[in-house]
Amino acid sequence: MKLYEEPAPIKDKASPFESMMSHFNIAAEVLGLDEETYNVLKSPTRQVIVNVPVTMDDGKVRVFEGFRVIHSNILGPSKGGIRYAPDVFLDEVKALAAWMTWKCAVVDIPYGGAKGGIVCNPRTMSSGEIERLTRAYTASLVDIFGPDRDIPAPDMGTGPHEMAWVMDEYSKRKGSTEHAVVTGKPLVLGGSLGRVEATGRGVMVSAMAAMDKLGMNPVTATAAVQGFGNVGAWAAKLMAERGVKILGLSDVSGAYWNDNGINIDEAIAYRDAHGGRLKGYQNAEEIDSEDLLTSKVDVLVPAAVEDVITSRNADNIQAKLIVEGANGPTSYRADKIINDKGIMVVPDILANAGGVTVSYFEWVQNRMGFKWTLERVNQRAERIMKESYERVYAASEKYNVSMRIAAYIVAIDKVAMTYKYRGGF
Ligand SMILES: NC(=O)C1=CN([C@@H]2O[C@H](COP(=O)(O)OP(=O)(O)OC[C@H]3O[C@@H](n4cnc5c(N)ncnc54)[C@H](O)[C@@H]3O)[C@@H](O)[C@H]2O)C=CC1
Ligand SMILES: O=C(O)CCC(=O)C(=O)O
Repeated sequence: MKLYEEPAPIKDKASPFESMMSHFNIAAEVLGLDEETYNVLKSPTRQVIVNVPVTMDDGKVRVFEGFRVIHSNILGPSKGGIRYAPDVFLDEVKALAAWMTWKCAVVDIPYGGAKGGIVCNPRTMSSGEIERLTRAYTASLVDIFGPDRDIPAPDMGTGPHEMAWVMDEYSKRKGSTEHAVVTGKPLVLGGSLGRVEATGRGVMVSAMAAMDKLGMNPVTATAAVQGFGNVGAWAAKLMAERGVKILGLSDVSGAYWNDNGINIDEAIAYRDAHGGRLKGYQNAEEIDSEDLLTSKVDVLVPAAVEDVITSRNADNIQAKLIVEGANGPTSYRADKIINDKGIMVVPDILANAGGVTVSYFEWVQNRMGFKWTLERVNQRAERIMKESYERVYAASEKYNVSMRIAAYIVAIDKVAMTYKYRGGF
């Protein structure tokens, strides 16, 4: 009997968690972390696998596999997005959860790290099916989530609407309206101004800070951006507004190049009118997606998926600066090659932390029952991003390590110190 046609989850990818641990280990050694703290910090607190039945539009019931991994709650309630993707797998969610722990520590916000995922392809599902799936997943995790326990948010394949369903389902089951249980909500449901663009804005702020250190003038600089979803499109738009010429863009449908620069607002309008993809975009030449990463630009922004910069292409990268909008876009081996080439990398746990920073502001506003202006949100987020950049830069000078290892050092040091003070685990 034929069951359901969907690509099987890819289980044989290189382990993203091991890749995360390779960096963790270097930083732990620099810090001289003791064995007890090392073991506590590396081990995810909780890994939950759920199987949720959902009635599809054709009346059949299909079972979806979902995950929620809480890596750490030492700094506070765990925080992290929910990913909807056909190939999401537990080890990947484990790595993403750990990156959330380090990210929150790098930008000094009072959260631990978590991440969720559901093996599904939202592009092939109706809005009703996605709603029922989101509600079923939330219902199965109602005792894990909570404004003081574990607070989800958007990630790849999810956005404000899914977060609204999470908030509503959780609130119904608790019998009270719980805005602060999830962030990245629509504005009318207690979302924060500035959250949608926050991750891309943080990428732009990080890029500007790094360009300043490198003596690069944004007005004469060029860039290529991989991924044209929430993070990539906002990063491209805001960098272009600072004068950077975006020569290349890509999404899952292909890569697009224009020597004179791509008009980002026009590309966003095209994407939104064409099912969320750039396929068929006329005002640029279609190029090989792999070539985008090694193209002749000053700044490269990977803002799509993990492991796109690998030992296969790292040696050919021509950019002088890489700003990681995506989580984990650079493999461990590629990272070494890039460092040897003298390319500056603003690592994911710093560069894309603008999103969780404004999520924190959303949670604070929900708890205060008060709304901040966009100006206030942006000013505070920008200040946090700049200060965090300087903190990591100073650590990289102090320990003579890359920005990535410096970010891990800053993060691990903070979590380890908090663990020591709390004690009694
Ligand atoms: N949304 C957020 O606030 C945050 C997202 N991130 C990370 O940023 C990355 C992107 O997330 P979002 O923009 O939210 O997702 P999204 O779902 O809005 O967009 C993903 C984009 O990547 C493209 N894409 C997928 N596979 C690709 C491939 N192989 N090559 C080129 N493009 C490809 C898609 O077509 C789409 O344009 C992920 O790594 C996510 O974990 C990190 C921090 C916060
Ligand atoms: O906004 C948040 O709470 C988390 C966003 C996220 O999943 C990430 O930074 O990778």
